[in-house]
Amino acid sequence: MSFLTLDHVSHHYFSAKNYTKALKDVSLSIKEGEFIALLGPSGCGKSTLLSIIAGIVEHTAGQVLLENEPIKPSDKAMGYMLQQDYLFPWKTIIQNVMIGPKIHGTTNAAIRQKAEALLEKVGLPEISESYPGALSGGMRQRVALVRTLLNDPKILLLDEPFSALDYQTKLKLENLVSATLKSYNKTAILVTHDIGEAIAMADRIFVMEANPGMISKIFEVPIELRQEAPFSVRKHPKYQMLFDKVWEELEDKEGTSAELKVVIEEDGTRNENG
Ligand SMILES: Nc1ncnc2c1ncn2[C@@H]1O[C@H](COP(=O)(O)OP(=O)(O)OP(=O)(O)O)[C@@H](O)[C@H]1O
Repeated sequence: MSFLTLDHVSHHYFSAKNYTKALKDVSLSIKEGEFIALLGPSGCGKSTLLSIIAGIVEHTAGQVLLENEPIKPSDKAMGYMLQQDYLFPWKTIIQNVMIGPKIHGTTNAAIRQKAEALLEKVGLPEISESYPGALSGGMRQRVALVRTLLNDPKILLLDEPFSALDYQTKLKLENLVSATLKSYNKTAILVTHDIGEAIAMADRIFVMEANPGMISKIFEVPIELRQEAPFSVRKHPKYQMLFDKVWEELEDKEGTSAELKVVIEEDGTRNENG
């Protein structure tokens, strides 16, 4: 059964004199607990798609359904993990991770206990009273993961969360995030430019093309790879085969990344580039 459904979703950005066709006719269906990776050339609409799913950008056509209901930002069903952790430097780690419950007025001893348990689960016991400035980049991203999970989102939207980290830390975090999300059967959508990361973490990979943004191909990651931790996936013989296929598809779509803008001339006529 589909958990998240996008049905012919399109999106145009409008400004005074032009509009950009960011997404055209995107249809997809994601099951609960699935991990999806979005890959594609710059400007193909990956972030726009994520923002539409989050309900913070309203699509211009089509339908977005979560458990068969139209998605609303007020559902608070989505959790974000971004390239930057956005921890408040003047707040302690526990204050940072409990920011969501605090805003919603639901802080209590049980939530605090859950926060402490989550910090321990991601390998950060006994740092509750530290400040973000004392933590490494990888530790800060683990705190950001705990802050997101504490709100118990239905879907995690991961927008290049490892791209600012050094390579070794990134590999370790991929393992940790993958194991943590699997243990809670969380549905996740990862935007990345890294084919290896997409194969190592995802169940399915959606490759997008630009101009306008569409899904060009869906790759299913073989079950043998999905059973492994991301670090081990990279050593599997089937990894390289899939890497080559995804690479070929991306190479094929690379030329689509120029922006497609429609300019409205003063006399009202439309001019399309691309
Ligand atoms: N707020 C906006 N106003 C106008 N155009 C926008 C806006 N945000 C994005 N766009 C345009 O929409 C298209 C899709 O952008 P988007 O950021 O979603 O792509 P992306 O695949 O996430 O790119 P990247 O990989 O470079 O982050 C691009 O042509 C971009 O210039």
